[in-house]
Amino acid sequence: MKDTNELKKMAGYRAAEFVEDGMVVGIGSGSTIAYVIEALGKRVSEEGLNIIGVPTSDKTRRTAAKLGISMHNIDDVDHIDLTIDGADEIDPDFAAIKGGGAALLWEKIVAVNSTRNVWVVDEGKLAPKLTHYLPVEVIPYGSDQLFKRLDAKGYKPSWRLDQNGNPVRTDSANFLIDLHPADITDPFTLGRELTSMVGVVEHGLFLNIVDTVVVGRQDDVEIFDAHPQPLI
Ligand SMILES: O=C(CO)[C@H](O)[C@H](O)COP(=O)(O)O
Repeated sequence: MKDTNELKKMAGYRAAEFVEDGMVVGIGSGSTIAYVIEALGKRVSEEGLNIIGVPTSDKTRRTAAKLGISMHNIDDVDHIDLTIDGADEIDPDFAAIKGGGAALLWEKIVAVNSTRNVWVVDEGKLAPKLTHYLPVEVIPYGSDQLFKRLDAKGYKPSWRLDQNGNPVRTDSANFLIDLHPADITDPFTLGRELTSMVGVVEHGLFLNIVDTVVVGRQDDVEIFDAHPQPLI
């Protein structure tokens, strides 16, 4: 029986095959994407693959650059052909929760500016309903008040803290509040509500974004086209 990391690696290496010479590639964040970066680094050094990478976090920028991938800022490219990213949970309608790795804002900006989006997950991330905690990136100023408003709405917020008990700072120097709503019955309505709250920068609901999902399963890697068919 393969463990989760093996499933992530299988799927990550398969997803890296979507990348073609000359592409501008958005590169996601997280432990699954670490395998995609590893695979792309090998392709750069062994095949002479020539790509421009656009990072979704400072960590990704550093890791990919170390492996010889040419990394550019998002505003220094005129388009992004393909973005490969991970996800925390994906439902049968291809709605996802992202941001467990604190990179949701840059991830969403890169995703909406990409011609095609591919997500890579192990099969444990597929769920009949979205139940994962929902990260929300917020401006530090007034964030205690925002926290109270989220609490009053019944979303059971908690601060994302580092090992020392201090608030995690995102790459844009914001804070993260993780919501634990009892039920996400309508992710579109919830997403609109969160976006409309002053102080919220972005939320981790990624809706109508993905084109292709690459799933590492025990027996194989399965690839889903997000448009015509349900995921599970
Ligand atoms: O959204 C993300 C980071 O903000 C990641 O894609 C998500 O958390 C999945 O991470 P991992 O591959 O480590 O399970």
